[in-house]
Amino acid sequence: MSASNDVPTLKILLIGASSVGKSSLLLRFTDDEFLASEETTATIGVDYRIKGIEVGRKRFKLSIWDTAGQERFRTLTSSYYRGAQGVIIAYDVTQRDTFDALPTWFNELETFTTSDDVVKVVVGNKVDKELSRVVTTKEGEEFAEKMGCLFVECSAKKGVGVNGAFDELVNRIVSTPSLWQKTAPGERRPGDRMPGGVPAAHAADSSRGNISLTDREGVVGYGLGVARDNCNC
Ligand SMILES: Nc1nc2c(ncn2[C@@H]2O[C@H](COP(=O)(O)OP(=O)(O)OP(=O)(O)O)[C@@H](O)[C@H]2O)c(=O)[nH]1
Repeated sequence: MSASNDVPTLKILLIGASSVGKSSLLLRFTDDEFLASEETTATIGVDYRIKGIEVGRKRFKLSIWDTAGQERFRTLTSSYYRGAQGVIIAYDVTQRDTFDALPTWFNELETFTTSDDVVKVVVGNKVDKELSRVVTTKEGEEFAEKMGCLFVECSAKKGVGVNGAFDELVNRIVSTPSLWQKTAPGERRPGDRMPGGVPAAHAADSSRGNISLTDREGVVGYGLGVARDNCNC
C-alpha cells in the first residue's frame, strides 16, 4: 500500500442550480483558475477532482464531486451523495431563482445523504457582479442560519472567499468525528482523531509541484459517467 493511501479521504459534494458556478468554484479551489463564459460547459452527470489539504498538521485528501445543475444531466443522483461528509449548496447572488431553489436542493440532500451529521455550507457566488446583485448578504445569512448551516459569499471569478468556504467545511468535518472516522465506501478509516477548529492549510504535493489532480477513473469506479457538454442551453 502506498503512503498516499494512509491519507484519509473526505468526500465533498457541490450542488445547486445550473450556472451558479459550481464547476468554477471547484476549478478555482483546485487549480486557482477561472474559465471565461465561452470556455465553460454544462456538467453532465458528475465531475470529480482530488486535492490535498492540511488541517492542524494532518493531511487529508478531498475528493470533490461537482454535480450537474441541469435536471436532464442528473443521473444516479443517490450515488453522488453516498458517503459524503460535506456539501456545498451554491446559488448565484445575481439570480433570485437560484436562491429560491435552495429548499429543493436541501430536500434532495435530506433524501440522499447517508449521515445526519453531514456538514453543509451555503455559498452565494458571483459577488464580483455587485451591480447585478439581487440576493442580499443578509438574506443568505438568514437562510443558512435557519437551515443550521455555514454561510460564505464567494467569487470564483476573482478568487474571493473560495478557499474560505472549503476551509470552513473541512474544519467542521474534522471537528465532527462521527463523520470523518467513517470514511466513504471503499476508503480507508483514519487512525487517529483530529482536534477541531484548527486552521486549514492547502498542502502542495511536493512530488508534483502542484496541489490537485483529476481522477476520472475514480468516478468510473463508482459506476458514474463523466463528460462535459458544449451546450449552454
Ligand atoms: N462573474 C462571475 N461569473 C461566474 C462566476 N462563477 C462562474 N461564473 C460564470 O457562470 C457561468 C456558469 O459557471 P459554471 O461553473 O459552469 O456553473 P455550474 O454551476 O457548474 O453549471 P452546471 O454545470 O450547468 O451545473 C460561466 O459562464 C462562468 O464563467 C463568478 O464568480 N463571477
